[in-house]
Amino acid sequence: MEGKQEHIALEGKGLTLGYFHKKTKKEILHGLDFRLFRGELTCLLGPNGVGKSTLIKAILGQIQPWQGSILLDGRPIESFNSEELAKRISVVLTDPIFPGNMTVGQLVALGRTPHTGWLGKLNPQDLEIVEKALADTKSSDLRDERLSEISDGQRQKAMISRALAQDGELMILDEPTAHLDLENRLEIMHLLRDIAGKQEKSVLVVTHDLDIAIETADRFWLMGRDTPMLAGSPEDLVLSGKIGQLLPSDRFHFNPERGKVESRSTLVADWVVEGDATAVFWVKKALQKAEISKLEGPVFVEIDPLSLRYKDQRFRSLTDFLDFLNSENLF
Ligand SMILES: Nc1ncnc2c1ncn2[C@@H]1O[C@H](COP(=O)(O)OP(=O)(O)OP(=O)(O)O)[C@@H](O)[C@H]1O
Repeated sequence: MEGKQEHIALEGKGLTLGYFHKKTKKEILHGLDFRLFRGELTCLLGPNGVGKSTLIKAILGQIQPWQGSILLDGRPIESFNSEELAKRISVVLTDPIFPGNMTVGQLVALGRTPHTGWLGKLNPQDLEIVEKALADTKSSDLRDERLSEISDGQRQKAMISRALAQDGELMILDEPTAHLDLENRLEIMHLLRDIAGKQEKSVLVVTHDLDIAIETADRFWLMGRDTPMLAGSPEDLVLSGKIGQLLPSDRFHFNPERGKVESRSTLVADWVVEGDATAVFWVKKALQKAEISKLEGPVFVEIDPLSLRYKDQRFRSLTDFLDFLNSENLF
């Protein structure tokens, strides 16, 4: 594990963070330690209001730690000037403010500013980087569209392209996929993972998308209320049961076999479902959701095409089956 030390891009030691609110101190995070490694996609997860954005603000120097320190490449982050930080850290925050009449292409080109200066012209290499950043998020066709005339998801992809064009060795993204559809969420997270791995960058993403984070992240940081932040690979955190920290209530739990969050059913089921394993799972789910606790015999299920057999009757869909049970008034 000694080699890991050289791969630390950003480190937090004993951080206490908070705000001054109506002349009183409001402490949000206490004694927090973290290490962000090069070549990895790290996802920061935790319940609303736990302090994820507060940590991001501290890393970006927008709030000062009350205690502790943040080190970038082993140096206190406050010893870097703003130009140096702009070259090193690319950021996508939740509420970007840019003039609506700016085009997507102009916004992404702004990502090159730390490398060219405010008046600097983009050279052919910069233009190539801008084009690649647009292409990577599949936004090339939006190049000439105005920011005020595109959808929230398209604007979000434009912001991500801008961060890609900035090409910082550290990328920090606060809920970058919040407005994106399922395919774009997966595409963007896989893209960030590729960038981290292939370009040896450190990518930190704040997200509530547990499924996609499990698919893509090398490391999780789990923030819980009143518990120290946990770090580890998603798989280790699942196997140790620590992932459950994200779901402190009794109503939901993380099913390690299926890799998904599920409702915890209190139903005492008195039924037997037999057949194809996937189909059995979905039949049981439908029976649970419909709160059917008792059946008068086994259900046999086949898949492709779907066919359910119950009490000498055949059904071609779960909807038909549940309608039948309803009509029998068995529950
Ligand atoms: N400027 C501020 N002044 C005072 N309190 C603040 C300020 N910004 C955030 N807070 C408080 O700090 C706590 C943590 O907020 P933060 O935005 O860091 O949470 P979060 O984990 O990012 O939540 P979410 O998942 O909802 O985005 C909350 O209780 C919030 O009310």
